[in-house]
Amino acid sequence: MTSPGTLPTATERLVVETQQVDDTRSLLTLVDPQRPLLWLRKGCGLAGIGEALRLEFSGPDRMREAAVVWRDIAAAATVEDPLRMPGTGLVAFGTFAFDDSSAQTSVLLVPQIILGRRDGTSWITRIRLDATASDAPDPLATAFGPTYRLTLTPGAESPAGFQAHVADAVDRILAGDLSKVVLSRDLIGHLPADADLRRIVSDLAVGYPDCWTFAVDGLLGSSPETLVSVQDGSVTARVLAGTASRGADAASDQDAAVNLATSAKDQDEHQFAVQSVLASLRPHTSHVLTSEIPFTLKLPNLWHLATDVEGTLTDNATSLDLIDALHPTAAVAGSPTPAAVALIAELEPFDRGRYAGPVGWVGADGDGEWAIALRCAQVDQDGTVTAYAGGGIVAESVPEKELAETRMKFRPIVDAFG
Ligand SMILES: C=C(O[C@H]1C=CC=C(C(=O)O)[C@@H]1O)C(=O)O
Repeated sequence: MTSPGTLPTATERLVVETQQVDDTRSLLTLVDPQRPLLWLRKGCGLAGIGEALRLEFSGPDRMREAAVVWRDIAAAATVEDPLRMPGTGLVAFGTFAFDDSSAQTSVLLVPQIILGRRDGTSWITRIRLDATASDAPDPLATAFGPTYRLTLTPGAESPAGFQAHVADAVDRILAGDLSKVVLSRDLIGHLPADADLRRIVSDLAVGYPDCWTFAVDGLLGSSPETLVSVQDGSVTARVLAGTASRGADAASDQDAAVNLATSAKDQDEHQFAVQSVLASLRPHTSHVLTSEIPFTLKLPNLWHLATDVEGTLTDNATSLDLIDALHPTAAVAGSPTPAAVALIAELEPFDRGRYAGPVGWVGADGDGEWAIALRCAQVDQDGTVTAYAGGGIVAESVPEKELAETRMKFRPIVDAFG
């Protein structure tokens, strides 16, 4: 159900102006320290300041409703955008809950100001409701606040509880109820008042430059997995499933990658995820290509099995329509999807919130970039931090190894807060 939020009326249409600028300031230093709004990869991306519009969604139709509402908002907006690049003009940042019945809201946020940088071009976009007299003031860079350290400790799911649930899941897979399920656990902590969250985002962006580093409505993280990116009729995705730890030296690191690439268990886990993405994209795309065999993706904390997917849009689906079609992939739910989602609800003793949901941005033409919210934490207004990490469970999964895998996956967030 869509909450009324501030839907534009005939007299409240968004007025959007983009201008190229010569701005070399760090995008990070410009955003709100307590509520940063950011989307970054390899030094490029979008920083949002202020809030022109906040749209909230929940329930099973949260993404479908967002897609419909966004079409209307974009159609009603007056946009001056001489650059016409991905991320220029009207943009909303978004984060969506994993589960249909999550208590966590899903949101699209349109900032008052967006600073963007891509392929050597920088711009500023100013957005206002046309009933509003003046633009928001130009953003000022501010120094980061004092340093702080936060220890994250087990939340609703203890390490022992997680291992027991992995064993339960293996039993259910062996009984033939399903083929794969992704189970996760949580860590929690409490931030000091006025903690500057840009410190966390900065650590993530510096430590994981090849990942999508994001901060949207308190959800902070650095995800290696592209759920979908849509640009001028081209659709791309990066599917990840199958994980190994990095070796301590060059030789053992290479062995770890080779073992991952040749592990039947990881290849199985991976194929479920690839097939789920292909099945969801098929009705909207043609000429879909994937790498012939999965490749090993090296991250600072681990190796993943990865498959890149490319296709051509055959309908007028927006990136919001596509996240609706794709979510939840077998990289974060399992296979078959309904049985996996039901088993997650049965075994995980917490609401995933926006963990493993889509996070990213959409433009006025519906193009956009969306990651799966992994390696992330939700920071609530009261300073409560909840981090999540999980792994794909198949028939051959071993509880101790799955627990170790979650430790590796927590590392970016645990290090950034610690
Ligand atoms: C569910 C997570 O990772 C997914 C993405 C990549 C590899 C995964 C795996 O090997 O299990 C998971 O499918 C997580 O990071 O919490």
